[in-house]
Amino acid sequence: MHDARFADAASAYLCIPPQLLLHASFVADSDGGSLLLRLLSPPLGAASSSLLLRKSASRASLVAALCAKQQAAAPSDQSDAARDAAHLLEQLEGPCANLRLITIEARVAASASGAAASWAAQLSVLAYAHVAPFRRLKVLLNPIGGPGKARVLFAQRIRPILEAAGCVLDVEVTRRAFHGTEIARAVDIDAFDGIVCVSGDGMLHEVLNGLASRADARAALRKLFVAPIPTGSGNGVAVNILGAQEGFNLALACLNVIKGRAMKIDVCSVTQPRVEMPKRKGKPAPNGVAATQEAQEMKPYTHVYSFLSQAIGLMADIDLGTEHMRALGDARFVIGYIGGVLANKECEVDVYVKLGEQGTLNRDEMRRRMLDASKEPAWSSGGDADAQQGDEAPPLRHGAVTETLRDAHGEPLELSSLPELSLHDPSWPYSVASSSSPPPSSSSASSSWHRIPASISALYAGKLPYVGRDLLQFPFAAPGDGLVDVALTLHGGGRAAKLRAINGAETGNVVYDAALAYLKCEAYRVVPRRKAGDKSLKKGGLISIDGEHSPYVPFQVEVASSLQLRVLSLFGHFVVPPLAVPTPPGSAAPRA
Ligand SMILES: Nc1ncnc2c1ncn2[C@@H]1O[C@H](COP(=O)(O)OP(=O)(O)OP(=O)(O)O)[C@@H](O)[C@H]1O
Repeated sequence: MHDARFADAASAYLCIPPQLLLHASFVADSDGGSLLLRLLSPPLGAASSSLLLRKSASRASLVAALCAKQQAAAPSDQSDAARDAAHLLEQLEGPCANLRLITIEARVAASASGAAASWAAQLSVLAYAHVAPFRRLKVLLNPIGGPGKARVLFAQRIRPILEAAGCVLDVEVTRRAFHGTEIARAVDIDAFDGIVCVSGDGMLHEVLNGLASRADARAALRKLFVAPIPTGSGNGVAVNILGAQEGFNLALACLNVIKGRAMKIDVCSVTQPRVEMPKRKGKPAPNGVAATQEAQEMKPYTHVYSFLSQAIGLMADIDLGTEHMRALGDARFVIGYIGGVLANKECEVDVYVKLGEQGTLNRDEMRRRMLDASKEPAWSSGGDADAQQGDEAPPLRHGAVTETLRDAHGEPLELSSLPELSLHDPSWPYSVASSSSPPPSSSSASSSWHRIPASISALYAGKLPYVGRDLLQFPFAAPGDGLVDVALTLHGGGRAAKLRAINGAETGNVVYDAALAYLKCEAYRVVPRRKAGDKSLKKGGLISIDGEHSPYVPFQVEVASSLQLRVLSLFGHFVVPPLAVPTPPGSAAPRA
């Protein structure tokens, strides 16, 4: 190092959070020994940080300063684990952003070798305080995801970090669409700790479907974690786990693979009538995941699992109608949105919803639940309740889309005579939908199915807050609340409202837009009024399930009971900024 401030190597030291240390060892020999440290470090010598290599201050004073900062930042009602996680996030988004792999090697004299050995051992314990080291990883690499750079990024940036931490890697480059599903369906669940996807979201969707369609689905999802390393276009999962700022950061994604703890995310079941779909260029028929899974059983419907999003109308057109722009990375979604706004088409569908006991349209209630949840990290505990429930996937609770809807007593329901769901939100009565009457006081909304009365431009539903770096569409989405968040872009808002919505896209304030209805529900069904191939539909009709093309036919979604995906997280929650409630239209001061 050439910086004069660090010329005195004997008195210099590096102060970093122990989570950034990947490996510490001391190997003794006849005249002392060798100390080896491998770690992720911010650029050495950056003046702004108290964490960096310093030679003047005492180590004790630095550590004390960090602790004081941590306590000052944390809300008082958070647990210690939540405070630690918040502090780590603060460091990773601040002084410890821009991590790179460094190795420190030192010769230690014989007289100091005992101390060096015990120091290395202590460091190892600190570095892996909450997780076991040397994870065994099945790595799936999609060579064509996003800008198509996954191979080179893996070789130059990803593999070196995972190997520096002593992870045991079994790497497989996917050779075709749905190869990820095949691999996950066949993987030996005792041979690995988790599956790492060097890809975008599409590969994660395939892996989920591979695991969930095994005979031992629950056991596979319980035993194996799944973790993204973002090399696709949208990389929505990585953005939710690492935050919008650092969501595409490969070093941080690797750290999450090495040190993250499992967090359970609800999985949605999506059923559609079985139809023949034309093969698209370079890709098997859409819904190929389900096709392979269900073919032998010859059910009249296909069944796929979704953990990210389902979309029809404007949002599906953006996602799937811009695939030819894949090389532009996530910029393609913005271009697609502008095109959709200009077209300003109604999405001609009928939507039916079952809120369920916990479902709600009240945004204040959703905010309160989020704040409550943030007090404790949502890492999954060892004694999982779903271990008691057998290994196979659970049956559908609400039946398939090809079946008749039923009420709480099992009686069949006629779609055309279902009651309308009032879209009125008492905590935010500034929506176009508020013209619908408030719900009756003794509402049966929770226990039965209802029809959405409004005409819409898009239905977008999801389990994760961010659907891309620039769009925090579901700021109230929670990993394990048993509910799926549904955003309905009301057609009555017109082009102006859709353009206005871009303003609130990154902050999540889009959910307060007057032309958006937002709800949390247990299940919903969508029935397109136009047939696939209709000339008025973009590309003959697009439905996106986790960003993958699905047939343009009805679909029904329910949050699967007791089937959850374990995704790694360093923080125990999605990294979502606190949502400030905007000033209601026509009032002077912001709401508390
Ligand atoms: N070798 C391959 N040849 C063709 N297609 C492949 C191959 N490997 C994987 N795929 C397909 O590529 C699709 C897209 O992959 P991925 O999600 O990694 O990238 P992306 O779509 O650009 O990113 P995102 O989903 O985050 O927007 C996957 O759904 C998978 O079916």
